Amino acid sequence: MSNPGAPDTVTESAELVLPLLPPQDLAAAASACRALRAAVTAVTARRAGDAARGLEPLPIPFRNYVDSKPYAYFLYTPFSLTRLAPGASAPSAQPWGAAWTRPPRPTWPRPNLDGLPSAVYGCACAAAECGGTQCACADVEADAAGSGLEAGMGSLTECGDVCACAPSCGNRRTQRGVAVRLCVVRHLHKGWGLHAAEALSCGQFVCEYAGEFLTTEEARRRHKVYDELASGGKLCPALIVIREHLPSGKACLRVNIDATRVGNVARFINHSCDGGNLHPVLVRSSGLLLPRLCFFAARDIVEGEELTFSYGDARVRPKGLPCFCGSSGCSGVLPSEET
Ligand SMILES: C[S@@+](CC[C@H](N)C(=O)[O-])C[C@H]1O[C@@H](n2cnc3c(N)ncnc32)[C@H](O)[C@@H]1O
Repeated sequence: MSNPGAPDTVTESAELVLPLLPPQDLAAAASACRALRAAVTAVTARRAGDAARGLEPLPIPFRNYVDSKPYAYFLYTPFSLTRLAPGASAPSAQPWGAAWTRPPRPTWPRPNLDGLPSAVYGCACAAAECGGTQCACADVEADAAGSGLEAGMGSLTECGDVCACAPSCGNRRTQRGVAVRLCVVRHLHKGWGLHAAEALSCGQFVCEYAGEFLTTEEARRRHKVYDELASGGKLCPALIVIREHLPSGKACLRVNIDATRVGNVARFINHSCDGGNLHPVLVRSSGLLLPRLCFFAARDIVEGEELTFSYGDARVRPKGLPCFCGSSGCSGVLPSEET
């Protein structure tokens, strides 16, 4: 007996469930019946259309002219996540590719500010004056991200959650998400890479490197696991270690951000031995203990150009991966971190 309502029920249920599935499960669902295959094709196309799944101000599409991979699968967070509450586990799924529109704001929790010493104050200036000489959040010693574009890590101070000013304040230029047009392009030897989809001016904010903030112990543990998987070609790790140095040269702060499983589009930025065209800047904001790693254009960048930075000095390890940055000074080996 025919059931005229059945196909719609399948399609409606598929719309709810399929966006939660990772690619392998999505492929399995596609082989179940024709209605599901059509629904999977639609979810795949929507995923390929926006790596940021609507969580950034502009969509960031995948472009692949090299093989048949339509997109890279990971969980998206527009800003870094600190350790979850005891007993809580990291999210294992996030809807991606649904036809229904998502809520306009990110649903991830902001980093937890509990336990901050009460002496950590923000500013109380009128929004228009933020960042000026009277603003408690302005750090006259720090590099201005647009002008301090010498090699190495810059620093910048912004207003934060404990300030009186509104999110639209002029001293929060890295806190409004990815507002420039970008796309994620597949390369023959480097996997995916982040590209400018419009011309960018020197000093323009591009994106934050968002992921999970890790303890050094956890970063070392994951590094070992990722090295094994990466040397077998099974994973492109995106765990970054940032060290801030005292004038003496001694490292004084180590920040570990892992964007491998949960991250934002910065996880697609490839290495270039010539330093690349992005300037990494550590951004501190009032009320946040950990600095955020943000990228600014280190020079004018033309539409279509790949965005790169230097992962560090090439310290060759037995399992060092080959570098395909193509720069004239390429060392031939991807820098790898001895953690
Ligand atoms: C942070 S991810 C960058 C995005 C990555 N290409 C992807 O497909 O997800 C770092 C990984 O990208 C690859 N990669 C980055 N820069 C590269 C380069 N210059 N040459 C070869 N592979 C590179 C390596 O596999 C590295 O472990």
